[in-house]
Amino acid sequence: MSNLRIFAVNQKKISSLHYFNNMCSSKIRASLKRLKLHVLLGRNYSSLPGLIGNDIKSLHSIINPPIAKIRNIGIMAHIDAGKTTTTERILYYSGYTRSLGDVDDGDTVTDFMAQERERGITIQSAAVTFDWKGYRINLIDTPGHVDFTLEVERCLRVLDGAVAVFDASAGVEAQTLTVWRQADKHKVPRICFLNKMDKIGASFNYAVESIREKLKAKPLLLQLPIGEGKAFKGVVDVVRTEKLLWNPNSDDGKDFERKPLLEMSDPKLLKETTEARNALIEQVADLDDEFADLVLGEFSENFDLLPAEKLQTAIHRVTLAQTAVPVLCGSALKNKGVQPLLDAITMYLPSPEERNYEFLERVSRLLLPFADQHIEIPLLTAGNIALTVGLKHTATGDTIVSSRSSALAASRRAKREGEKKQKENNEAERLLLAGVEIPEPVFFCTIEPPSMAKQPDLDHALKCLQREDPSLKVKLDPDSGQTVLCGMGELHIEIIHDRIKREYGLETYLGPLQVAYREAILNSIRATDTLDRTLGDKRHLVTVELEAKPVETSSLLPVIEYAASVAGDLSQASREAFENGVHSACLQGPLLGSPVQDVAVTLHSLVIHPGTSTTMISACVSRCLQKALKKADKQILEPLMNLEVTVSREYLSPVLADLAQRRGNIQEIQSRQDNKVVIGYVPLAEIMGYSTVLRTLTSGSATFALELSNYQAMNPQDQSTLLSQRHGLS
Ligand SMILES: Nc1nc2c(ncn2[C@@H]2O[C@H](COP(=O)(O)OP(=O)(O)OP(=O)(O)O)[C@@H](O)[C@H]2O)c(=O)[nH]1
Repeated sequence: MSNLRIFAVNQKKISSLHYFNNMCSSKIRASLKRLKLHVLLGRNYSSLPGLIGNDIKSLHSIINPPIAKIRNIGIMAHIDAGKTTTTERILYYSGYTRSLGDVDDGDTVTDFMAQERERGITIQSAAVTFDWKGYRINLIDTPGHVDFTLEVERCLRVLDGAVAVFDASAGVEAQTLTVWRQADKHKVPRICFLNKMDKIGASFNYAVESIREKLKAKPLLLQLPIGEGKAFKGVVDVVRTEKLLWNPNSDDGKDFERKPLLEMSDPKLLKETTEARNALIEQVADLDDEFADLVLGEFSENFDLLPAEKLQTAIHRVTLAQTAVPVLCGSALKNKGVQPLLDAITMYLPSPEERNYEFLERVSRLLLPFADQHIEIPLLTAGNIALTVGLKHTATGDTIVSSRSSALAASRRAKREGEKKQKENNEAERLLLAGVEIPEPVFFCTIEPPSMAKQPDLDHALKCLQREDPSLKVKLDPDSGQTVLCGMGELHIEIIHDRIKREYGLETYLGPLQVAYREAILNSIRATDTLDRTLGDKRHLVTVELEAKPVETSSLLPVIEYAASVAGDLSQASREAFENGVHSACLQGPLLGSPVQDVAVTLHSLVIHPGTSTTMISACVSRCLQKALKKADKQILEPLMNLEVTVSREYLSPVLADLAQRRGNIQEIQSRQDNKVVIGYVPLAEIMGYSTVLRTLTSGSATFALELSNYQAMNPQDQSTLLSQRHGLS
């Protein structure tokens, strides 16, 4: 059972299956009716609830496809670009489901959490496995909402390729930029699918331009649309100079024909396509030397003679090298363009062996995922994605290896690789599947169980949820003793609250949602403190002298320095005790009890009486530093959000007027088709509940995206208003 790359341990997802069976059995049954798995459940495999043997073909063939025929891909995009709809079509055409799921009807396969179906959004990534023309595709549908960015990132790091879905009427939107950057970080080759070509205002050229300008990517136009908006009928395959037209009378899009473009019947389209093909060939030749040699040699006189397969192979190499991205288009909702997208996934995105992961891992129980269903399997070959259960000490972001020695060997190998490619420092990180970057939460609120007796159950639920979702932080308010939830946004906290109720059967109460402020000091302050305590017959005596000063790090981690006079004399244990004390003092600033950012602490003297425990040293340091922070001039820092609002022209003025009242700072107003896109900054505190306000202001026609930009100092007036509110003075 070696040679396994594990995607993520997602026990809740598996247990949510039981929840669904109990709570929404009718919905699930409807979904299962559509689920036609190409598997045969042998005696050793646990069976899928609701699936009957006759529905099921050979399991063996799906467990062990050749590695070159495997594609591990993710689908990523801005919220509402159509990932889930595209995924549903993919599952349908591949034969995985028997009818078309619809996000608007709440019966999709991959959005299987109750909250996903109710809200029509993706929250957790769902994995499904299916076959397409002899290829095994493991596909992950990831969330588009910015509150669930971490979920996207934890997927990207194990994927070999990704399909970025765009709304062709909007082009690149805020969240697309975020996930694109994450995919860059994890070096994931991509293809772009311009969806919603049927929508009024859809523009292929506009969307392609925005990919070029905003993502700074080189689009390779492998298709051209035939018609746009209501007139959208199909696509031209630029590589093969063929047109693909979907039968307007077919209600599921299975029926389409592929025909060569001919001078007689399609002179205009043929001319456009030939020009696009020549441009494509030149573009690929610029990026790939092998292809350039071929083109300049044999085919320099006439690109028309260049076989499509040669061009496809070169596009595959360029995609893998991430020097350009293939672009396709279609309309998932209107069932057009999805089959060629599947062809492109198998043709241009890499197999796991091309991605050079070299890790062997060992686990005891393996499950093959089919969204919220799973089958236990005896083994899996390299490059596949599977689930495992029962790992008690792992959390999202961990890399699992079979033994300590294999981990050490892998790390040595990664180091050697890193040294070989000195310029590519990130190489070692890539090989080690470096942990996901966990964003800092910006919101918090208290959470209470229905009774004190239920506190342990709540603690357990939060512990499990945190292992799955490290962007959720839980802490204890030292003053009130209440449990505090810290999350990425209003929706994030709402969903956690809902999951505690549904999955753990606990009705909890949330306090008001509050912004996570930070504090900073403005000048240097020196302080000294002595702690003298006798516990039992043991005397603990310590005196510390330290200095706190402002630095610009934009980090909550304090910079710790040692004056030359003490540096040599400190034992390792005393050093650690000092650092623990500093860290603990910085967690709670003197103004609001918020963490302190941008601070450096220098130790000037530490006199320790023999027998004093390290805990007492830390306590003394912490108290001394808190004294210094209290004496310093201070300010509150507030989270500043990047805001992008897309609004039709007629509602622009009220939106701008409203943003001005919210201390918004508008940077730019762009035109996007008939809409205006307002780009700027706004303090998070002013934008709580904004979706409701925006809906009212624009009759529901506007959309917006928010992302943390940085923490900035509040102006003195806003700061004193906030302090009065917090201290109950207003
Ligand atoms: N006109 C048109 N609408 C589409 C198309 N594809 C999806 N939609 C609609 O766009 C909305 C969002 O679709 P989803 O598939 O849920 O989008 P998503 O990207 O998965 O959204 P999240 O999971 O919330 O990130 C739904 O109302 C769909 O019916 C399309 O090709 N054309």
